[in-house]
Amino acid sequence: MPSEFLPPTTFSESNKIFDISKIANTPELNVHFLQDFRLRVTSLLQTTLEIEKLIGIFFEELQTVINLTGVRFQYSAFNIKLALGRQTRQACQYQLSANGEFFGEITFCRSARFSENELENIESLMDLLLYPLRNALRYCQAVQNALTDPLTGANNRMAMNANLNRDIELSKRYNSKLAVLMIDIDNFKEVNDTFGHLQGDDVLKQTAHIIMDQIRTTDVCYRYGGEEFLVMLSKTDLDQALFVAERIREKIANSQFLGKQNKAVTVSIGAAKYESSMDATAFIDMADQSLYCAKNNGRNQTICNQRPNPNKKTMVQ
Ligand SMILES: Nc1nc2c(ncn2[C@@H]2O[C@H](COP(=O)(O)OP(=O)(O)OP(=O)(O)O)[C@@H](O)[C@H]2O)c(=O)[nH]1
Repeated sequence: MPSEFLPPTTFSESNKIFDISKIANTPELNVHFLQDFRLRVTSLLQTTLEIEKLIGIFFEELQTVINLTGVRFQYSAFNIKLALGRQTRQACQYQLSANGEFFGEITFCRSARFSENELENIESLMDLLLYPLRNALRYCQAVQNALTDPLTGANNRMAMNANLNRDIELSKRYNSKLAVLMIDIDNFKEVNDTFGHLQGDDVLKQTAHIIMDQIRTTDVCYRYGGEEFLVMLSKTDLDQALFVAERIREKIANSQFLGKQNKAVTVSIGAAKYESSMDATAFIDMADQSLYCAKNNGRNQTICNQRPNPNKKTMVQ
C-alpha cells in the first residue's frame, strides 16, 4: 500500500548530535542497526491500540537515534490533540496519509534546528508508525461508534453504564458535587402520530443537539431511552444543576421544530444531586421520580424532590 508523508511544513538546517549517514560509512553496522531498530520499533508498536501510548513509544524510540525534546499529534476528526515531552521552538511537521486516507499530523520538536539528514532519517522511519496508527484510529472509531447513539449523536446507554459508577466513585473520592438531569420530551407519541416517525426522529435529533449545546464539554449527555436523555453534571451542585435544567427547558420550549410546521416541543426534567448513601441505581431513581412528578404536575417544568420546595415552573406558551 503506497504511503505518503507530505514534506515538512517547517524544518531547519544543521544538527551535530546524530547523523545516520555516519553509520552508513560502515555499511554492515548500518544495515544491522537499522534492521534491529525497525524490528524492535515494529514489535513495540504492535503492543497497543491506544493512540497516546503509540505516539509515546514511537517518540521514545526515535529519541534513541535522533535528538528530540517533544512530539505533538493531532487528528481533528476525532478531536485528538496530544503533546508529549518538552515543546520547543524548532519543529518538523508531517501530514500522515496512505491511499488518500488521512491519519493526522505529527510534529517533532527540539531547541536546535534539524539538519536535512535528520529530516530524511525521520521520514525514512515514519512508515513504522503509519499502519499501527491507522489501526489505532480505526479502533478508536469503532469504540466511539459502539458508545454513540447513531440517531442523535449523544452517548448511548452502554457508555452511560461504563461511566456512571466511575463518576460516582470520583465524586466520593474527591468529595466533589455531582448532579444528574433526566430529560423527557413531552407528549412525544403525539409528534410521531401526527407527523410520522421520520419527523419524530428529527425532533429527537434537534432536542439532543440543543441539550448538548447547553452543557459544558465536561458534562455528558446520554440517550437514556426512546425520547429520554440523561445529563451527568460533574462538579455541579443542585442550584447549578437546576439552573442548567431551566436553561435547557427554556431553550427547547422557545425553539422551532420541524421547519415550516413549526411544532412546539417541550420537555420535563427531573434533577437529582448525588448523596453519599446512594448507589448508581438510587441516584438515577431520584432523578426519575422527580421527572415523574414534573410530568404529573403538568409537564414543561423542572422538579427536584430533594428540595423542600421543588422548583416548579408553569407551562410556557
Ligand atoms: N421517532 C421515534 N420515536 C421514538 C423513538 N424511540 C421511542 N419513540 C417513541 O416515543 C414515544 C414515547 O411515548 P410515551 O412513552 O407514551 O411518552 P410521551 O408521548 O412522550 O408522553 P409523556 O412522556 O408522558 O409526556 C413512543 O411513541 C415511541 O414509539 C425513536 O427513536 N424515534
